[in-house]
Amino acid sequence: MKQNMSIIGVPMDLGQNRRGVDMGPSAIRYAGVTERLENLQYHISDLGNVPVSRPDGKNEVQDGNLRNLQQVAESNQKLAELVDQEMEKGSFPLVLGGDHSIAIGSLAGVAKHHENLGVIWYDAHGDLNSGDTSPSGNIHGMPLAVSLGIGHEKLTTILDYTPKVKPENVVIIGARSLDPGERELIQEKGMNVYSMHEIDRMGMSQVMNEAIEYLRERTDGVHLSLDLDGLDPEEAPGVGTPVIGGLSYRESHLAMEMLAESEILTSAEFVEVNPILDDKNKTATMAVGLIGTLFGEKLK
Ligand SMILES: NC(=[NH2+])NCCC[C@H](N)C(=O)O
Ligand SMILES: [Mn+2]
Ligand SMILES: [Mn+2]
Repeated sequence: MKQNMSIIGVPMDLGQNRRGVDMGPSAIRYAGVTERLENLQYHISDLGNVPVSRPDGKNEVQDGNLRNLQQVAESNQKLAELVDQEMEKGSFPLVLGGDHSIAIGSLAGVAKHHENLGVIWYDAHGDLNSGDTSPSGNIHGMPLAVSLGIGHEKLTTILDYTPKVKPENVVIIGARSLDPGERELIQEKGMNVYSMHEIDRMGMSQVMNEAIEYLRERTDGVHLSLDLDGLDPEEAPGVGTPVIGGLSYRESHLAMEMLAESEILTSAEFVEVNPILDDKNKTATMAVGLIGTLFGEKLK
């Protein structure tokens, strides 16, 4: 029997300053995500998009250094409810962004179903800021902290429980741009970070082996949150906060193959695709390639 999968788009661009990332879900759909997955072991329902309000033109930093807090909180609430509902039905949620602030809602919905949820945060950034530490006031730099219970109440209490995730259950892969407050938090909580340094030294294969075995032993489900800016901007230019020296498509592809083989994933999201900044939908196409591999496409 085929497993059910629910595709949920979140056209969110209020968690940061560059317009266009709201078109990410369309770009990924245009690149053929559904067709790709239907050829595999899934029965796909595309649920369309979660409503996101339009920027009010002010885009100001309110409520303690948080841009568009109200709108970001509202959409994440709706996303969390939908993810929760789909998981309740036994369907695998695949969330398409949109900026990374949507991980707040994805994780709120998913973690309700796992006492000990593991998270793989595949990203150039830690997204571990709060209003107090953020250099930008952009909520897309905060979702992982929010999920650990750190940040504005309107975000940490979505679906009425907090925290969603334990710091020791998180593995960050690909980090190369961390703000001072984020580094402090990583130290304080002793979080698992495979920065580009470790990836260069150990190779992606060993990094993924370690990460998978670590999470398999201690968690009861794993969410993959993949920010396309984890990849190198030479290869994946369609992102709002590019950082040079990133992961290659090959390394990322290998990571997806190893995750597919491990069968530890219980939910996933692909975020930060900005077609306005992209080169002929290359980044969305890359996302679809990674998604295909993650869900079982094989060479032989
Ligand atoms: N999901 C992302 N692309 N996050 C980028 C965050 C950049 C920076 N650390 C900030 O807090 O503003
Ligand atoms: Mn990032
Ligand atoms: Mn991110």
